[in-house]
Amino acid sequence: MRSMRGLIEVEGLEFSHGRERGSDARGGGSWSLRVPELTIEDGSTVGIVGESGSGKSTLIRILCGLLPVAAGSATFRGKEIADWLRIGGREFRRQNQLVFQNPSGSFDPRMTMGRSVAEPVKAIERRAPTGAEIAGWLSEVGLRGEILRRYPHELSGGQLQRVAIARALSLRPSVLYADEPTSALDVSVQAQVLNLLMDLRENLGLTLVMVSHDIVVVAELCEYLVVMKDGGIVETGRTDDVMRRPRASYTEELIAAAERVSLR
Ligand SMILES: Nc1ncnc2c1ncn2[C@@H]1O[C@H](COP(=O)(O)OP(=O)(O)OP(=O)(O)O)[C@@H](O)[C@H]1O
Repeated sequence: MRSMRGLIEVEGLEFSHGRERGSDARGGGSWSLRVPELTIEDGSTVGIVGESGSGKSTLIRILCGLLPVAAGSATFRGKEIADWLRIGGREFRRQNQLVFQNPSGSFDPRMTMGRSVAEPVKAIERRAPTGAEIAGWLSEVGLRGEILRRYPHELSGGQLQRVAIARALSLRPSVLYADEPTSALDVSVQAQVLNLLMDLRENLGLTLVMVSHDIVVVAELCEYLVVMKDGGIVETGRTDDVMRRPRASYTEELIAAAERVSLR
């Protein structure tokens, strides 16, 4: 995954979830992430996999600028993310968009879908998008314009996740981070949403970074894999190499566990 022109480059990155949340539901005590080196190339598809609590979400939140870099370096287009956020924060946010696991939590229940979809362009580009623009974004994700007048509770989980994707892509980002984008959806619509993401990625030339606990799913979709455990990276590489010749025994365990589930 090394190249001379990584879109995103991480070196000696450290971050801790401190004790600020005390004895909360996530277990209190401190937890740290350490990433000695990681490069994500422009236009690539990268799957970040590992068991629950391995640090996948924490890593992508740092790369999106939602959590600070405590030590080391994390750059986007050659510039430290912290510097982007100081000067050029809006442009950084435009270029780096995130879709979350649970689509129903991503929308204000009192806002129509039309208002929700218009929000990022209003906030980042400081203009109101036209109705035709909004309808165009929805049609990219396979939804009809009539959905604009509806409220979140009137849509299915799959439809809501499509709207969340349309909203993220309305800013024409360079990178789309998808954090377990289908795990809250019915099995019947999971494949549709994953296929949609891959089609959009190809059509729009996006860099797609997808987090999942299921190595087999991301291996099917992504060219590169990053395997995480206990706040560290145990293995990275081209998907074919990692799946055929895993170097870490933990990766072998993840593959075996995912295969067991898919055989059921
Ligand atoms: N805001 C927080 N405050 C304190 N600890 C946190 C916070 N967010 C996450 N953690 C802890 O950090 C560790 C890594 O969590 P993270 O969500 O990054 O893992 P993950 O691999 O994405 O897991 P999951 O698949 O369950 O989301 C876990 O031990 C978690 O409990």
